Amino acid sequence: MPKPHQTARAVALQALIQVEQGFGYSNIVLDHSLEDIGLNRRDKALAAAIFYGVLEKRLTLDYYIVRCLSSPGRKPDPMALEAIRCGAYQILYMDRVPDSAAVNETVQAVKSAGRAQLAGFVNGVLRGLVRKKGQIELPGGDSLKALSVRFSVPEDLIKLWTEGYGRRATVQILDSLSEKPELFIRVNRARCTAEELEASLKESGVKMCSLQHPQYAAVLENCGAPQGLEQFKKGMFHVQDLSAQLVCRALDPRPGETICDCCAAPGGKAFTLAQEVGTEGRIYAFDLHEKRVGLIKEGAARLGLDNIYARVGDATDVLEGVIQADKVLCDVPCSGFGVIKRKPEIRYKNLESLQDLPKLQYNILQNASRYVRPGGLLLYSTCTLNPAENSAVAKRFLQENNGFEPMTIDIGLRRVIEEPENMLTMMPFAEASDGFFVAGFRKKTG
Ligand SMILES: C[S@@+](CC[C@H](N)C(=O)[O-])C[C@H]1O[C@@H](n2cnc3c(N)ncnc32)[C@H](O)[C@@H]1O
Repeated sequence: MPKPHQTARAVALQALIQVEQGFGYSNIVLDHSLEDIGLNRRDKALAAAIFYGVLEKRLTLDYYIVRCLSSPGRKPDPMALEAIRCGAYQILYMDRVPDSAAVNETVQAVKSAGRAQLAGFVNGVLRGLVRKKGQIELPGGDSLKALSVRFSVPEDLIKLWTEGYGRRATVQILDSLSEKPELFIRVNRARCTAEELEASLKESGVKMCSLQHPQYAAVLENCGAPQGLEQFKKGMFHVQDLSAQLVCRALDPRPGETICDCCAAPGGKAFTLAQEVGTEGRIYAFDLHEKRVGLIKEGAARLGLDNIYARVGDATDVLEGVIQADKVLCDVPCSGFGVIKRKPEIRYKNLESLQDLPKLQYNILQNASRYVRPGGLLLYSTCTLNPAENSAVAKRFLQENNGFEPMTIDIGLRRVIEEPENMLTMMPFAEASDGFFVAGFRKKTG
């Protein structure tokens, strides 16, 4: 059923409330909120800009907002606070939106959410911000507090990065978070050449720029949602970040190989690996959740990859059907601090809630290691920047499994932090795109 007509601000506000309430990742919540909504392209773009802007700048906005409250110690109603953040983002960061429109339209959005009783309060705070904005200065210097307010990243996370990667790299990570992420794709060479895809996309008004490295990687420009493109529907490419494509390179997939991808959904890496091993090879792609295994099957069918065997399986337990694989990939569930550019709300995760992850990650790695044939490779990867989930898990694996030796990771990237040769942290500020970590191990033959 079509949803009732709403304004861009009302859509952004409601989507933000849903993210606050834990309904799902920002990109999924926003996509869903914009479906069948009757907004034109410009209003959809405005809703997305406010939505992502507020998520990215939440702590900075709150610093301004607190200075405009008559009782700064009293936390506003959650809906009022979220609405004020939306209005404040427009007032402080969107030059093309007049302040009056930012205030009035935000107040209307609160009313259309059925919370008219909050309208006066929201109006008063935003008008106060319009008056005071030139007088409020963000804290300078590089104390934890100052960095946290300026970059809108919780102090705990900045501390974790500083202890793990040093001060310089931390500031570089913080700086990179506000960059607009590029849309990377991987050409499905089973369906077309890069030149054919480029020409076809050009006819649809989309520019494709192929990368030198890795092969078949490219960036799309002026494309909107790629899933709507005819070339996507025909399986000529899949969307995959550059760093994720480099993780696949680290596994050095060869034609005819058998690879076990034990945490595989939604399937991006399995698709790339399947294209590399070709029709003589096979990919066993497991995931814990049936619905997510469905995503792998759907993607493989669209791309015409019938060498992918997608199954439900718990990577801490028996993985049915796999005997001895040439290579095993453990792309484990993680805190996701490497993909904050794409999912800005990840930065606000409570670190305590992540404490059990290294144990799960280690269990997956340890269990999956028994599916590697002698001489075969085991690759551990995460999309996070957290030494406890990365280097600590990889070091423990080598200490406790003397049947494996370190395998050097060399995928043509400059190393930006000091680490053992079998580990590589891809930093979002260096040549890579998202922050990823990989560690390689070879099963001894003797
Ligand atoms: C980082 S994602 C994998 C991304 C995937 N490799 C790709 O490139 O598209 C981690 C996946 O692990 C799955 N997962 C979590 N616990 C698992 C377990 N015990 N066994 C297998 N899969 C698990 C999650 O459902 C999630 O889909």
